[in-house]
Amino acid sequence: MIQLTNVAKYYPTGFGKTYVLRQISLSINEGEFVSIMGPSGSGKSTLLHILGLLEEPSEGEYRLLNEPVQKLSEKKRTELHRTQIGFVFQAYHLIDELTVYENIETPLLYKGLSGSERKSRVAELLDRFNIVAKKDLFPAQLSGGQQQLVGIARAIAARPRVIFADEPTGNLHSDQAREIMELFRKLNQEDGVTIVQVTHSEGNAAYGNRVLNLKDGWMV
Ligand SMILES: Nc1ncnc2c1ncn2[C@@H]1O[C@H](COP(=O)(O)OP(=O)(O)OP(=O)(O)O)[C@@H](O)[C@H]1O
Repeated sequence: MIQLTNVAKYYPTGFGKTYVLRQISLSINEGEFVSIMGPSGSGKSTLLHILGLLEEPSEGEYRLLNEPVQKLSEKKRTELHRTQIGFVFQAYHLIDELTVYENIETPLLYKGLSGSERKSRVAELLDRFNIVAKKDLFPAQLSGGQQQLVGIARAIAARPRVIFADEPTGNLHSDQAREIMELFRKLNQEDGVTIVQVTHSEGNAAYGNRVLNLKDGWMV
């Protein structure tokens, strides 16, 4: 499903360049639940952003669902992003001015679903995540754990085949964190969604089937 070949990422600094990722080659099969671990600054988020089509590699090749990502038109890449990928951020990234209901509905609008389809899909997610009573509240009126549930509901609303999660429990208490990880396990095992998460927690990594370790931008 995911194949990186000799991927590097660098930023220009002064007269030279600073490498954040070097010679990353990896493949992830559909149905896996993979954790990316490593010290702070080792390049984990950068790698996840490349996988989630939020950043482009400086060198190397990325194939997602057999599509050569860098060679696709902007339109095709956006389409791939909207239909196949869900991204969960540590800091939730909900839209403050939209209610819980509207936040979850947003990707469905992009996907062009009809009003009635959107309504039933959002209702199903609110129900599944036990947040029906919160549907008309704004993100600022929710706890961190509830905001992350909304973030995940939004990420899976369009039924993506893969979810990328950047320290999804980083800001949560342990009970809330467990709830989120159990949810990921269910999505992976029952719905077959491929999951790639960045985590600092061995406990969170234990929910997955494989760990990729980064150090100073290298896979070790
Ligand atoms: N836009 C940028 N310009 C220059 N350097 C950058 C940029 N984005 C990231 N970096 C550098 O890339 C390195 C890796 O950052 P990244 O966020 O991927 O690390 P990380 O492993 O996710 O760290 P953490 O665990 O602290 O979140 C850092 O040294 C960071 O300063």
